[in-house]
This record gives sequence, C-alpha cells and structure tokens, in this order.
Amino acid sequence: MKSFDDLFAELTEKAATRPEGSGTVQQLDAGVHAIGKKVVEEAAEVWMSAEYESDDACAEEISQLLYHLQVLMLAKGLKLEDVYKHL
Ligand SMILES: N=c1c2ncn([C@@H]3O[C@H](COP(=O)(O)OP(=O)(O)OP(=O)(O)O)[C@@H](O)[C@H]3O)c2ncn1[C@@H]1O[C@H](COP(=O)(O)O)[C@@H](O)[C@H]1O
Repeated sequence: MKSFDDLFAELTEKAATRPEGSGTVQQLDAGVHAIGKKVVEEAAEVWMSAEYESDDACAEEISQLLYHLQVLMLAKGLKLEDVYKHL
C-alpha cells in the first residue's frame, strides 16, 4: 500500500523525468492557478462525500485531495519537510 511519502517520491520522479502520458506532468504544465482550482474542487468533493457518501467513498476523495496537494507542492518547489515542520 502506498504512503503519502511514497506518492510524493513517485511524483517528484515524474516531475523530473516527465514521462509521456503522465497526468501529473500535464497538471504541472498547467500551473499553480489550475492546480489550485483542482485542490479546491477536490476539497469540496471531500466535504460532500463526508456528509452524503460511504466512508470508503470519502477516503477515496481524501486520497485525491492529498494527490492534488502534492502536485501543488511540486509546482511550488516545496518539499515534505517544508510542510512537516509546521505539523
Ligand atoms: N493518486 C493519484 C490521483 N488521485 C487523483 N488523481 C487525478 O485527479 C483526478 C480526480 O478525479 P475526479 O474524480 O475529480 O475526476 P475529474 O474531475 O473528472 O478529473 P479530471 O477530468 O479533472 O481529470 C483523476 O482523474 C486523476 O486525474 C490522480 N492522479 C494520479 N495519481 C497517482 O499519481 C501517480 C502518478 O500518476 P501519473 O502522473 O498520471 O502517471 C500514480 O501513482 C497515480 O496512481
């Protein structure tokens, strides 16, 4: 099972090697404004799912929000430590 840190390592590698067909590369090319909109959209989906859907559906929405937050971190050049130091 993939952890938050595993996913960040995978996305960091994708950003560096830019493999064809990577949605992450596509999003990074779209820029911070577009990625930020996805973060807000996914956050809203987490909220709605928490109120009206199953726990598993909610967990899936949360995973998507975490993914988009990581893409935003990469677009900004932020490392895990930059975030973790505030936890
Ligand atoms: N974990 C994720 C992940 N979570 C969410 N998403 C993206 O976020 C979208 C969110 O889904 P929605 O249900 O909101 O669908 P949607 O609004 O119709 O999506 P779009 O039309 O905006 O793409 C998905 O379609 C994916 O494009 C993800 N894309 C990739 N990953 C993982 O990231 C890694 C790298 O992926 P690639 O860069 O695509 O190789 C792989 O391990 C993937 O499993």
